[in-house]
Amino acid sequence: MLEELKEIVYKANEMLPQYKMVTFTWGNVSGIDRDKNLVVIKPSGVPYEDMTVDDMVVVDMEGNIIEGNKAPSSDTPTHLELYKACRDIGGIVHTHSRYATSWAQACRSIPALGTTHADDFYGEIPCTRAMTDDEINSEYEKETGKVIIETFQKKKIHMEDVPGVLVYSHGPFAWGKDPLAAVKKAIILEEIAFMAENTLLINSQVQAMQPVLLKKHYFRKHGKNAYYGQG
Ligand SMILES: O=C(CO)[C@@H](O)[C@H](O)COP(=O)(O)O
Repeated sequence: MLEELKEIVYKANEMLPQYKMVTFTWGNVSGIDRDKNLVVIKPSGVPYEDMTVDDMVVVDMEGNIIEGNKAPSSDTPTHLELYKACRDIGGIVHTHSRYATSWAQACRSIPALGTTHADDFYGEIPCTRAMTDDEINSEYEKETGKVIIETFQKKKIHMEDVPGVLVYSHGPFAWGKDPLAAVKKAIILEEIAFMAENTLLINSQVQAMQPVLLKKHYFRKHGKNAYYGQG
């Protein structure tokens, strides 16, 4: 079972350079086995072209290495906090993709401006607050996860409905029911970031889309009454 998850996590990581979502070794994908309470994640700082499935690292929910002979991604503690916060999450992606990272650096949430956004994210994609010096100087990556969770709680957004976030001064995290679904959300988030930037360049006065249209598009693809596609 874990061997299968390692293959999936490896393939999901390899999709990042294929879709031009990462430069050098930036970014990471993980997946969780909820029965075993173990997470599979890519190793830290290993070029994607050199990485093999055997390089995947298995950690427990405290970040202890259970299997693997490489150090896990430096962002592992952030992934673990998100898995603990939302049981629906089965895969997580972090990138430094250009457009989403630009919004994160600008400290701007991405407003829902059209149906491309509404099909996958039910409302704005939030940007987190600046982290305190203490947070940065203690368990930085774990605190990053806590700040993400705080952002969703304060804004009363469900992580299931908005599967992505912009970490201020850092970059995007996205998630899904499994690692491949999470990669898809990360790619969509990057497209949305690109389109939103252009939209606001064309018309800086544009408002968020009508709530009724946001709802229509999101719920035709999500929830028990979803009807999009072949049923
Ligand atoms: O921002 C950072 C490191 O400063 C990370 O997000 C890297 O982009 C990916 O690191 P590894 O997953 O290879 O440790």
